[in-house]
Amino acid sequence: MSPDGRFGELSDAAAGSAPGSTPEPREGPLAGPPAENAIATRLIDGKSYARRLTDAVRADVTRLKNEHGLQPGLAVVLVGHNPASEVYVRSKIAHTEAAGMRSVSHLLPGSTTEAELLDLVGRLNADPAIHGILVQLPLPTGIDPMAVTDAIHPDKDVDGLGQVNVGRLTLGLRGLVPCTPLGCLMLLRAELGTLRGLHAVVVGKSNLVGRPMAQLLLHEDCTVTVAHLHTPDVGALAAQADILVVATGQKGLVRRDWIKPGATVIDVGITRVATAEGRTRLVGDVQFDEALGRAGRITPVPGGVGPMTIACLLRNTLRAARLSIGLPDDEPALRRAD
Ligand SMILES: Nc1nc2c(c(=O)[nH]1)N[C@@H](CN(C=O)c1ccc(C(=O)N[C@@H](CCC(=O)O)C(=O)O)cc1)CN2
Repeated sequence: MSPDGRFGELSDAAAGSAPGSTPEPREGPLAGPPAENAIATRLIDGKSYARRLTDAVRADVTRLKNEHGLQPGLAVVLVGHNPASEVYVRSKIAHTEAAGMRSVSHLLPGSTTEAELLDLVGRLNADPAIHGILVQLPLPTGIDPMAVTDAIHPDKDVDGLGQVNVGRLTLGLRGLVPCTPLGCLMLLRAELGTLRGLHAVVVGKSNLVGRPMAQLLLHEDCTVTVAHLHTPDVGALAAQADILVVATGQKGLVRRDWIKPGATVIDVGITRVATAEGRTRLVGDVQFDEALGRAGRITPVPGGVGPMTIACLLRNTLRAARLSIGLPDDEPALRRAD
């Protein structure tokens, strides 16, 4: 990973561009009917960015093993049987192993109590072979997700959801940053270069995506508006955005007139819907067809933000392992809020 520049390695590894520079236009899929629409919408290929980031992590893991005899270890904890969570956890385990890291999984029954889960987290905190701990969300009702995420030692909190890492992010200090918003930021920086002065509208205020996303964009010197369920006329606000990040889980919420012509749209939503042929497919929070020819750039669903979430998890785990033996942090601090 490159030691220079804020999130330098994100642009370097994921996009092949210098930190802060505006990347040259690259070959990439352009979409949108050309006739009455002036804008040829560029699809942001999250899969390809994620592959490059994962390759960089794998190379660093090999170096860490060869030079320091350390293999990063990630523990993934899943409670109960949520089909979507099972897919994500399987994918995390496979990617962790493919990156040369040690993967330990704890698949617990839905009857697991909060006390039992906290006990497991305590044991993983004390295990020196484990550098990252992740408890898959959502948790079954009856278990307080905040109590659990906050029980993870801040240095192993590769999801960045505990109080310490949330505080660090807010203050612009080095810490572990939640994977999905970190992945979104990497895509934005790689695609747009500097984000300074742009108006970003984040729709959704979850701890997992909306809030940390807003903090990251503030550190990039964006003007940030956060909209949510109770915001009147979200569409009119969204239509002012140079960058529109949507993380609501409401499929197809964003219509064409919510998008400022030429804006960059990051669609974090993933909903599985039934097709007329009796199969299922994934859709996002944006009416994708309506965004084509209107947005300047957009992340597709699938193949946009999702793959970056897992690539960032690997990257956070590698960082946590390096820090555990006192190696220098190659990620600079976020800019301190003034
Ligand atoms: N502890 C956490 N829980 C959850 C997180 C998280 O970051 N930490 N995020 C989401 C789910 N998630 C990871 O856990 C996740 C979601 C989507 C993808 C992904 O690669 N999606 C693909 C499609 C995959 C498919 O076919 O179903 C895509 O969008 O292209 C990865 C991870 C909630 N819980």
